[in-house]
Amino acid sequence: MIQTKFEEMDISREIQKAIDEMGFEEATPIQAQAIPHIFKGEDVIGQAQTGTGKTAAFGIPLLDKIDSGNKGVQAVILSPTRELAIQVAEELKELSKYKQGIDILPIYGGQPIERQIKALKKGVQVIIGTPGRVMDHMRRRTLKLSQVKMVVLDEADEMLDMGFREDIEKILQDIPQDRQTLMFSATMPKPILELTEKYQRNPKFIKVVHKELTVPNIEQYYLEVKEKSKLEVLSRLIDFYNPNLSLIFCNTKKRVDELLMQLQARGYSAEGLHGDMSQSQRDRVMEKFRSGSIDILVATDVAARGLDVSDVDAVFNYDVPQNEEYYVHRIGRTGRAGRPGKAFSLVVGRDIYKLKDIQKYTRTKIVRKDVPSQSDVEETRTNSLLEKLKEVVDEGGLGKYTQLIEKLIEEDYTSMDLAAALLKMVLVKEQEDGREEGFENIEGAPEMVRLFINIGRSQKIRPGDIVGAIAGETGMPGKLIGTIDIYDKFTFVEVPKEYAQDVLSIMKNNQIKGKKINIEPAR
Ligand SMILES: Nc1ncnc2c1ncn2[C@@H]1O[C@H](COP(=O)(O)OP(=O)(O)OP(=O)(O)O)[C@@H](O)[C@H]1O
Ligand SMILES: [Mg+2]
Repeated sequence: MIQTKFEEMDISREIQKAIDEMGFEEATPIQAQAIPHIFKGEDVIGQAQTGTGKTAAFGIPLLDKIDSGNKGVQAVILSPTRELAIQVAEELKELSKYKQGIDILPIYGGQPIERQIKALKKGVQVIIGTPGRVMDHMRRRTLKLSQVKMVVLDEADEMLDMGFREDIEKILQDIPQDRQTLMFSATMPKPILELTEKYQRNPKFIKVVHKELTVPNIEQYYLEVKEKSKLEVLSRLIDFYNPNLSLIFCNTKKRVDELLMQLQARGYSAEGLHGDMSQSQRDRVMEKFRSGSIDILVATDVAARGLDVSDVDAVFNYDVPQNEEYYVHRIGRTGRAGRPGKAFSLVVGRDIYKLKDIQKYTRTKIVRKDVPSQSDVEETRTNSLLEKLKEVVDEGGLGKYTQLIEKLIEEDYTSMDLAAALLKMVLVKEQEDGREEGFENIEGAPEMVRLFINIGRSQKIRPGDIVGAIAGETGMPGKLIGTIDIYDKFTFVEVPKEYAQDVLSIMKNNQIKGKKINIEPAR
């Protein structure tokens, strides 16, 4: 592919300097193709894969077209979510940092409107807003659109999907006709074209053509699971692949809250993000995620579009998304700007058909994957511990500890044995801290408990085996209390709390018969 330099475009020195500082060496294909048209004043529909720099594709020429001598609003960028509005504003501020006199303001719901009104009064040329809040300012006449010469609909298709159509049309109608209208997204479904016809003039449809709609550097996998083993499978995947940052998508707010609690209970450093949270909570969570002070963000589709956090190297679809576009955008939170990434979708029963539709739509193959076994997970844990150990040695500053070791060497221990013993202590502790087995409460069934235990397939306990309580001293089978379910090396059974300890010890010792409990093999 021909690489295009930013220097070959009509970009001002000030913005070029910022581009260099941001480390953008060459323009991405969408930037190379869209920027010249935007400079010429043409309307553009830009479709390019996730994470390929669409923001700068409209941002660079937009900023260079602002008249810094005029303090009126000259450009309006509409964004489907608050987080995205903030992010785009940040990127534009970065790009314009050497250009004097350009003021950029995000305006979104959830933030005190007075603060925004004050900032608008001082004069800003570029606003990035969610449609609802922009409408609100229009109604209050705190936002004047009479000098606007550029409008950008970022994630245009999503804003229509969210039911912002009326708002968007109203905003577009209120902006002077003599303007440039730009629409960007990784997906451009049909309904967008209507909007285009109505509000754009001879738009250039720039589609960075690729065989597939998703980014090729994202490895895409699916795992067939049972609903009740999802949490376990997810934990295993996280432990095994050990991503820097992960984003986990659920289909509803309630699912986000539930999963978040379960992950936190298992010791993961996770936070949630969805539309029922207050804006300050949302801001705090995003801040923690961006800075890496939490590893996992569990979110609804509110986080699916546009968000750019560079260290996200895995995306999990805890639930398969309802539509194909969402799949594209969700997994697009990883593998950005050419980085590698992995995407995993947990598929239950008929979800597999949805997955087939997604593959057809994106023209990609999602590869089936087995759940990593417990020993795989242990191996990666051990490896990462050894890596950590080397780091600690390289960092130095061990004087205090070497003195302790020296004392022991005087007592005739070898340093090799001492190191091995320490490692054993740490590893065994890690395993004990691990999530191999235990009890879990079952929502809506307070008297029951879910037992999960790590016994291999080689064991005598098999799926469908019946767990029964033996009646009294007779040894006669009594009531049925549970059925064994096996997922990979994990065995699950839901039993009344009173029997839990006994069932656990029978299963652990691989006994088929016990005092009060028996486990009958499946026939
Ligand atoms: N020319 C470039 N060279 C290197 N990195 C770039 C370049 N342009 C943009 N980037 C970086 O690539 C990342 C993704 O850019 P951006 O968020 O604009 O993607 P996008 O195409 O809008 O994706 P999405 O569809 O998910 O919204 C950002 O971190 C951005 O700073
Ligand atoms: Mg974007």
